[in-house]
Amino acid sequence: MLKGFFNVPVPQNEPVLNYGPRSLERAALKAALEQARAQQLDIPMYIGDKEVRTGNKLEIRPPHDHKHLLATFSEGDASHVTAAIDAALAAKANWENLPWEQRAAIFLKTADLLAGPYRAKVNAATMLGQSKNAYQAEIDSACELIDFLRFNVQYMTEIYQQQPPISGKGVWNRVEQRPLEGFIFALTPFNFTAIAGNLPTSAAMMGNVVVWKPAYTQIYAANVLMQVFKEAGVPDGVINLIYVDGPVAGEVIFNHPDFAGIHFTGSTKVFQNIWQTIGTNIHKYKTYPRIVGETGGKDFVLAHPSADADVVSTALVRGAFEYQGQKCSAASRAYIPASLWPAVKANMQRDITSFKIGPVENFENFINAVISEVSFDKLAKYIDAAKADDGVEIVAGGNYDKTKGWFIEPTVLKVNDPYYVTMCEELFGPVLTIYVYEDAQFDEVLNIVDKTSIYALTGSIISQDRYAIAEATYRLRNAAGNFYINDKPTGAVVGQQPFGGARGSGTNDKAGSMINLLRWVSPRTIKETFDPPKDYRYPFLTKES
Ligand SMILES: NC(=O)c1ccc[n+]([C@@H]2O[C@H](COP(=O)([O-])OP(=O)(O)OC[C@H]3O[C@@H](n4cnc5c(N)ncnc54)[C@H](O)[C@@H]3O)[C@@H](O)[C@H]2O)c1
Ligand SMILES: N[C@@H](CCC=O)C(=O)O
Repeated sequence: MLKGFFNVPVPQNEPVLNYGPRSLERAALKAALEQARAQQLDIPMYIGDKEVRTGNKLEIRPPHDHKHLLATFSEGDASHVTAAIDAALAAKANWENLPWEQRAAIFLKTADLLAGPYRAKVNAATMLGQSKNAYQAEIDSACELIDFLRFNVQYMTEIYQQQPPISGKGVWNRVEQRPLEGFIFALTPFNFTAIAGNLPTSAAMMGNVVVWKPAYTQIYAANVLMQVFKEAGVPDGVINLIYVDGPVAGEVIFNHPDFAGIHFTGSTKVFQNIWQTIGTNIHKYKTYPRIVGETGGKDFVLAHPSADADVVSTALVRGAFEYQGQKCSAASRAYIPASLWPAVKANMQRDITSFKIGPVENFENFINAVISEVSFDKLAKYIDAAKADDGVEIVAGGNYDKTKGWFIEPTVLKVNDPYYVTMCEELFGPVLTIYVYEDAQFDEVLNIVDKTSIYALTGSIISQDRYAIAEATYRLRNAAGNFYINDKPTGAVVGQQPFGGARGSGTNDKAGSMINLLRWVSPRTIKETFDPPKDYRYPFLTKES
């Protein structure tokens, strides 16, 4: 065993490559896209040391080109969930006894593999499988995931270094950070490859073993991540990747006595069901499971009359429509003062009509497809209802077409009622709803912003008036876990803006921070006494002579 107190390399944010014409990264990415499209993968589950294939093959098709078959994957059943739990538990003792610096090395290597030889491959997989353009894939599956890995390694060491400040005379107090007793279930969403990678690795980094179930619509890139984990040296059984219907997986996982925690990102409804099931089954577990979940949002932009109209419209078009509004942080409701509205509206219409919409393989397209037909149909329904409503004006977009892919035009609705359904509910697509208020109503609008939705994930105030900024920052203190001043509400960077929301948006355990990693350990306090007493009697019991 190595002996020493080790420092890890100081983490830096991974630079975002720009993929400009004739750049090396663009050529590599184009080649990776072509290669991926040319082959039809048969993607297995990864359980212990086995690649598991079943007779139940489901198809993966690019959302922007649903006639093209990209790959198939093997869907598993309850027996595969049990096998994954068994494999995880079998790997547990060796993994948790491995010195922490060896675990750190594996995940630092994972980051370097993603930054180098796997960068084009994982970005291409995210572009094709999830319909993200090159830039959105780069900031997600490359940079954010690399940052999660490198910064988490740093936070892990800081957690281990935290020790009780005082040891009394003749005593040494110390705290050990044990992995949780049992296995962790990582349940990941479709929209970010970085999140799919972070949820299993952050728990594994702290010495835990994991059963990982991604959204079916993210499996294409999840498969690349698993290859990287293996090449980086994550031992068999430490992270087991299964493709099983959510409720089927839940039935096995949440009834298992060794279930020790869930690391979830996804919708609020699913998380609340899971929490309820865990509560019902609480007597079945050996330990109280950790429940960590980052969920939905109804993220706002509030413009003050002092705001610059160009800043407002740019924050809105980027914040609402990048990745087709399918970021939990996407601006989906905005409050604009009447005096600014004509300029903001004109700017937005100019920008939105200039957007190019189409497949990710064409790098000129700013907007690509939404993730699935289910999502397409749901969004189309909200848009149709808005068109039929006298209280709603279609300011931009409003069209959709599923002939080649699940394409929805970026759509801006202006509503008379600040509590109109699309101001309150998470649609998770390129639909932004705007309420225009009288300039004098700013104070009242602060209350409306605060109480309109059940969520509290992200939000922005845009203003050049410092008193208004101070007032909004205070009054909206519980309305967003990530609050922005003069910026769009998306694009949090690991190591800079720890991410997560409260209220209906989750447990706010801040992905990419020490706060999150602390949920995956159970501290043990150790007190060692060097010269223990050998007589029970206190000195004061001694008889005076
Ligand atoms: N707050 C955040 O950090 C954050 C980040 C990304 C996405 N999100 C949220 O995620 C949602 C979009 O992702 P999604 O559509 O993949 O979410 P989802 O809730 O549909 O799915 C998330 C995961 O849960 C699984 N699942 C679904 N139903 C299940 C059930 N009944 N039992 C067990 N597992 C089940 C899915 O298969 C998937 O793996 C949005 O609501 C978005 O706001 C939040
Ligand atoms: N962390 C990302 C959002 C992740 C959710 O989808 C952002 O800040 O935009």
